[in-house]
Amino acid sequence: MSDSPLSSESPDLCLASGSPRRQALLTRMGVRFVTVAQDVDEQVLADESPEVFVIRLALEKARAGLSGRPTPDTPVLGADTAVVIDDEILGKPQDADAARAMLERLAGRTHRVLTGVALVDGEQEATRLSLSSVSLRMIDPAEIEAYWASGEPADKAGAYAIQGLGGVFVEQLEGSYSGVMGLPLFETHDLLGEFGIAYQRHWATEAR
Ligand SMILES: Cc1cn([C@H]2C[C@H](O)[C@@H](COP(=O)(O)OP(=O)(O)OP(=O)(O)O)O2)c(=O)[nH]c1=O
Repeated sequence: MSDSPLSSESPDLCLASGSPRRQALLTRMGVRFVTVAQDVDEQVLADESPEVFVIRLALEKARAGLSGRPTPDTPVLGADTAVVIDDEILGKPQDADAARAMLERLAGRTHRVLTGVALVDGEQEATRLSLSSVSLRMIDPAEIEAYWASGEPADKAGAYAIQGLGGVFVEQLEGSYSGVMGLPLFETHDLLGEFGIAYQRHWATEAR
């Protein structure tokens, strides 16, 4: 378990995620949180739709974080992001060849990005789904090589990051920028509201 920059007082929730993007987005909301470890198998099940897959994984990550929370009543947030093209789920690339293949496939086309978010507290469980459409421009092979060499694609679903260098490939986005980045702010706010987590009370005392 590690502390967020805002967690000198008791946290609003635990974030069951090792993703620095999710930590940054939750920090941006002004939520006070601690991170807890989770190690969930990210295999897609037979005949599982992308919608069901991201919600299932978000829930499994959140549930896996329950044992690491600082107090028995701290809620745990989990999320999962998938890039979907031709009804196929693209996860994080295993190596340069996989990243190259993903980017060649995504370039010049429109794909979907789904992020599932789940909040659990040991009794109550709730989920939200964020759906976006992203169109990437054509990307030439030299650009793909240079992009892989930057190190950015390695830990990103679909082998690109809209918030990073990969932003230069994004011609159009319909949906949620934060959802594509890994934690949709609108849906996360909504979930926190359902659990009565009044995190916005911190806004007045935060340096911005
Ligand atoms: C499409 C896209 C994905 N991503 C990232 C978000 C997620 O971190 C990652 C998808 O992998 P996930 O399996 O959703 O998450 P993770 O393994 O990084 O983190 P954790 O399970 O510990 O919460 O891809 C971007 O950062 N930018 C993008 O534009």
